[in-house]
Amino acid sequence: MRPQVARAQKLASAPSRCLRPTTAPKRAFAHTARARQHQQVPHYEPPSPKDSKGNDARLSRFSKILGVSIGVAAAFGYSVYKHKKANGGAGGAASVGEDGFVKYRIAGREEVSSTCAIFTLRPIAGGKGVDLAAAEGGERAIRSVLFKQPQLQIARAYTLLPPEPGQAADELRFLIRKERGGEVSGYLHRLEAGAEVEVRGPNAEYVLPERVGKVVFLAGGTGIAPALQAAKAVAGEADVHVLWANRRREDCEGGKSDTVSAGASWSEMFAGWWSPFSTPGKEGKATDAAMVARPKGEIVRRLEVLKREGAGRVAVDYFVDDEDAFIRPIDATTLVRASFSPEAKPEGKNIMFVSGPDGFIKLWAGPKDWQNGKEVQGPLGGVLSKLDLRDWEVVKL
Ligand SMILES: Cc1cc2nc3c(=O)[nH]c(=O)nc-3n(C[C@H](O)[C@H](O)[C@H](O)COP(=O)(O)OP(=O)(O)OC[C@H]3O[C@@H](n4cnc5c(N)ncnc54)[C@H](O)[C@@H]3O)c2cc1C
Repeated sequence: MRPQVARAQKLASAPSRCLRPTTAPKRAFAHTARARQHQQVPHYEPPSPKDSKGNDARLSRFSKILGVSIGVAAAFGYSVYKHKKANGGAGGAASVGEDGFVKYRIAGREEVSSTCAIFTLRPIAGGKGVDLAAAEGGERAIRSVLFKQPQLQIARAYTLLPPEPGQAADELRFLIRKERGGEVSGYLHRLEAGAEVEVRGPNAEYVLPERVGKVVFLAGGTGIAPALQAAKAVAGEADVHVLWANRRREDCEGGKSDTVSAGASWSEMFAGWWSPFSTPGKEGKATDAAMVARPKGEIVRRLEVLKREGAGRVAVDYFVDDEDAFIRPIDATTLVRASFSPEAKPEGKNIMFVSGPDGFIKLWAGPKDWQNGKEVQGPLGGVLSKLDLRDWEVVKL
């Protein structure tokens, strides 16, 4: 999911067509008005002609225009009334723009690391939020929404974090990384609590099938957000194994791996995998004990809640480049074939998700494709295409 320029341009170009501001006509109008002011042409009113019935033609034309104007105003008033009603009253009408973007307020911002924060959004007072149930697949869908950058009129997708216990139904939460030089992520990180933002959606990135056997998530950075959604959706009904790679420990503070020791690098566990985040040659791996002693980061805490909800069927392993524990040479087939819970449904679908920055996805599963202005999965490439994944479906998010 990480922004590469090609992706950024494509994402920007699609929505920008419908979001382009209407500055040009205003400028044209200003020009004409100014020109008129400087015109010193005397104004001449001809005598008013009569129609065939002897009426003042200008008057009858005026009454026709008046009638049409009243009709148009009434129709407009009715459509505004209908729009307001559909959006839950006066506040609702103001919350949804013509381009379908809905106004929210940043109700909270929780720093997860020096580059990542969890944003909590609430619809503006009296307004209605986006209809989450409208996404195809409902609760089984991995959902994202578009955030608008109003000055540049561009939009970017961000994945919803699954709701926490006690979270209001119309509240939305996101894990957003501030990309260096990133237009939309930079804009969002500059906003203060209480500021207005506009979002549109939801979009279903993937709908989990009814019967899921096992799920393996290769998540890089903020690619953990769809993993959280998927793990929540199938908690207790399928085996879920999340492999989460980060550049720095600060993004997954306090996270202790379930199956990979912090002291062991990936290379000791597997052969054939490599992380695009890798910074080879760095020394100084933290020990498991030291890891547990550290306070837990917010995403780590949420993963642990999911592990409890998953009743022993959710496992998480953490990989930090700076600790030389990056994903590199491994035997992926071991992970794919191994079953860590006896309840795994043999008849259920086995899915391997690869989610994260574009480079991460490309490396593991090959790049996504663009067809008719839409991003599609594209053929399986990268490391996974060389492995025997048997009947596993690979999904790029
Ligand atoms: C379905 C989906 C879900 C996503 N979910 C999340 C999520 O939950 N959380 C999250 O943080 N992200 C998520 N993303 C990524 C997100 O949509 C954005 O791509 C990301 O935030 C970067 O957008 P930006 O506008 O900030 O950066 P952009 O302005 O697009 O820039 C991206 C990068 O390219 C560089 N760049 C830009 N222009 C140039 C140039 N001319 N030359 C060289 N370099 C350049 C910038 O410096 C920056 O590092 C998701 C993406 C998708 C497709």
